[in-house]
Amino acid sequence: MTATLIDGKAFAARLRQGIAGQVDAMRARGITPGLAVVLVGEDPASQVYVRAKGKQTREVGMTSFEHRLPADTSERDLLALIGRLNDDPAVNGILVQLPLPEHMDEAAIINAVDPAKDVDGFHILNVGLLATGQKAMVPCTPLGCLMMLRDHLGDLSGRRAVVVGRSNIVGKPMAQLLLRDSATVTIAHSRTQDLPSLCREADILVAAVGRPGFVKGDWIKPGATVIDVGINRTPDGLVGDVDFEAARAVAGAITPVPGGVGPMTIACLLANTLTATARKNDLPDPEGLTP
Ligand SMILES: NC(=O)C1=CN([C@@H]2O[C@H](COP(=O)(O)OP(=O)(O)OC[C@H]3O[C@@H](n4cnc5c(N)ncnc54)[C@H](OP(=O)(O)O)[C@@H]3O)[C@@H](O)[C@H]2O)C=CC1
Ligand SMILES: Nc1nc(=O)c2c([nH]1)NC[C@@H]1CN(c3ccc(C(=O)N[C@@H](CCC(=O)O)C(=O)O)cc3)C=[N+]21
Repeated sequence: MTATLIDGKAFAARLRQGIAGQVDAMRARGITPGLAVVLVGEDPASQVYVRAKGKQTREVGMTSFEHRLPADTSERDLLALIGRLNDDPAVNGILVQLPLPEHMDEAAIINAVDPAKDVDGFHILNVGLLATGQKAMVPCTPLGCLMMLRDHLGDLSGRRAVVVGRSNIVGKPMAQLLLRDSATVTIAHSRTQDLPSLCREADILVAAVGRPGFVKGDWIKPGATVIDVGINRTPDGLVGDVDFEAARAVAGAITPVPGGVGPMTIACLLANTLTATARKNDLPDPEGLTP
C-alpha cells in the first residue's frame, strides 16, 4: 500500500482563491485588509518566507507592509515600530518574523502586538483564549494542519493523536486544536520515553521536531495520517522530520515536504488577516477559515 499524498500546495491555492473572493467583497465595501510583516536581521530562510508572504498578500488583494530592520536594532526601536503598527488603521495584521536576534526578549515583543492584530496567534491573550475554547487568533501552522486533517479524515473525535514537539508556535497549539476537536492527544518531546511505541499508537501523527527524517517508517501505525511540519535544509535539499519514503509505505496519508504544511502556513496567515479585518469591522467571521 502507498499512502495518499495530502497536497498542501493545492489546498493552499484553493484557500487563497476563496480568500481573494472575500477580499474583493470587502473592498467593494471600502475595506482593504492590510498585513504588516516585520523582519529583524538577515536570516536567509526568513528572507525567503517574508518575500513569499508579501507576494501572496498582494495576490489576494490585500495591502502588504514590509519592515526590514538591521540585526542590531534595539528592542526599544522595535517596540516603537510595533506601537505605530498597532495604531495604524490600515494595518489589520502584524507578524514579527521569528527567530529574533539574541539580544531581544521574544516574549516581550510578541506580547506588545495588539492581540486583535496578532495574526500569528502567539500573544498570551490568544494562547489563553485558545486553551479555554474561546474565540482566538489561532497560530497559522497548526491551523493549516487542522484544515488538512479535517479535510482528509472528517470528524477527528476519539482518534488518537500524538504530537511530537512542544514548542509554543507549533506543538502546543496543535495539541490544543486536536483536543478541541475531541481527539485523544499526547504531546511528546525530548524527554519522552519509548517514543517509537508511543507513535505506533497514533491514528494522527504530527511531527514538529526540527530533525531531518527523525520519525522512522516502523514508528507509524499502518493506515495512520502523518503530518510532517519539519523544514530542514540538508545537502540533499529541503526535507521534513519524517523519513518520507519509509513512512509512505506504511501510512494511510502523509504530507510531503516541500508542498505540504509550509504553503498552508502562509495561506492561513492570509486567512487570519481576513478574520482580524472582519472582526475589526464587526462583520461575521469568514466561512471556513476559523476552527
Ligand atoms: N512548515 C511550517 O510552516 C513550519 C515549520 N516549522 C518547522 O517545524 C519544526 C519544529 O519547529 P519548532 O516547533 O519551532 O521547533 P523547536 O525547536 O522550538 O521545538 C522542537 C521540539 O522538538 C522536540 N525534540 C527535539 N529533539 C527531540 C527528540 N530527540 N525526541 C523527541 N522530541 C524532540 C523538542 O523537545 P524539548 O522541548 O524537550 O526540547 C521541542 O519540543 C522545524 O523543522 C521548523 O523548521 C516551524 C514552523 C512553521
Ligand atoms: N512569526 C513567525 N511566524 C511564522 O509562521 C514563522 C516564523 N515566524 N518563522 C519561521 C517559521 C517557518 N515558517 C514557514 C513558512 C512557510 C514555509 C513554506 O512555504 N515552505 C515551502 C518551501 C519553501 C522553501 O523552499 O523554503 C514548503 O514547505 O513547500 C515554511 C516555513 C513560518 N514561520
